[in-house]
Amino acid sequence: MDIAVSARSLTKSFGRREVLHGVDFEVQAGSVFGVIGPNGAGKTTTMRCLLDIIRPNGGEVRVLSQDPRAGGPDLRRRIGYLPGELFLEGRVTGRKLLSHYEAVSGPVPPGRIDELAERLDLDLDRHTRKLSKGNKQKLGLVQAFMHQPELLVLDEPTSGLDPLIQQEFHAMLREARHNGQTIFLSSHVLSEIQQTADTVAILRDGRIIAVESVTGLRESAVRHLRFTASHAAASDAVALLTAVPGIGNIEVLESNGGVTLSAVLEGAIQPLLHALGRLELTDLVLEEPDLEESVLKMYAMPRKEVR
Ligand SMILES: Nc1ncnc2c1ncn2[C@@H]1O[C@H](COP(=O)(O)OP(=O)(O)OP(=O)(O)O)[C@@H](O)[C@H]1O
Repeated sequence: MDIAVSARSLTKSFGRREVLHGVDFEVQAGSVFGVIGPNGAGKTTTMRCLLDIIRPNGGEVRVLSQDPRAGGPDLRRRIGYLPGELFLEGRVTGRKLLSHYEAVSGPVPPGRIDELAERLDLDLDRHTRKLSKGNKQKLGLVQAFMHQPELLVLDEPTSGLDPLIQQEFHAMLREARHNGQTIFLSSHVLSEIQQTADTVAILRDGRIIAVESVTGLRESAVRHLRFTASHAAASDAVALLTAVPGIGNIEVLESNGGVTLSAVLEGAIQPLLHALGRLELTDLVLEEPDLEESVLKMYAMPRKEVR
């Protein structure tokens, strides 16, 4: 499959302070690639390097097979960019501003702007200066999506949007992916990346510390479980469970004829099911994997422990 965006050994300093220390990643064309990381990790800086808004100090960046420094306006037209912070000054309406952007970003299919504005519940005839944070964000999204670019680069796209509009935005992402567009987005919120992305990259202190498919992350994530078995001694049930790879935090919640245990599982579920098959279960709860917990753990780990 083609690579739509890549960075190799990307470094960026502001003054004497290096904030990207050799960032590496590849984004498959037609996929949704989500970058998550704590404040100040370097997400916005990475995106700005991809768009040639700022120049890297070292490394190599490729966007739609071109060096963004050399791509110029032609490359820019193939990209839709939602910056983290939109500066909307002046006495223009949203509609007027978008027609100005259209001149820069290239042709927009007839009716497309109104359709997007309607979906996001945005009034295009208000002065941009008077728009609330969420409405400014909607205008930024219309601007990024309107010309149906090959690549969407979206910095914290749902920031300031209410839950209903977030859902509509997720639908827009799915449609874009379905149309073969590539999406590179950043978020603080894992659940959002979990819902929308194929691949997640975790950026911490100016380095990518893990790149995983969302499916892979789910498989290796922590799951909480609880079960009740009849006619079993607590010690036998605990011994069975202890032998399962990746099991921890075993707690006996009740032991009275039968036994109720809780535990966490970090790893494959098949060995667990195999062990539980030897008990007479009357209840079993295996919760959705907690990806947030796994990612927070990666943020906190010493660097060499992260895969
Ligand atoms: N123009 C600049 N001049 C100096 N330092 C900068 C500049 N832009 C970013 N930085 C610094 O670079 C580091 C990375 O910032 P960046 O905005 O890329 O992080 P981020 O991951 O997008 O954070 P957030 O989630 O808070 O938006 C931060 O320490 C920030 O202070």
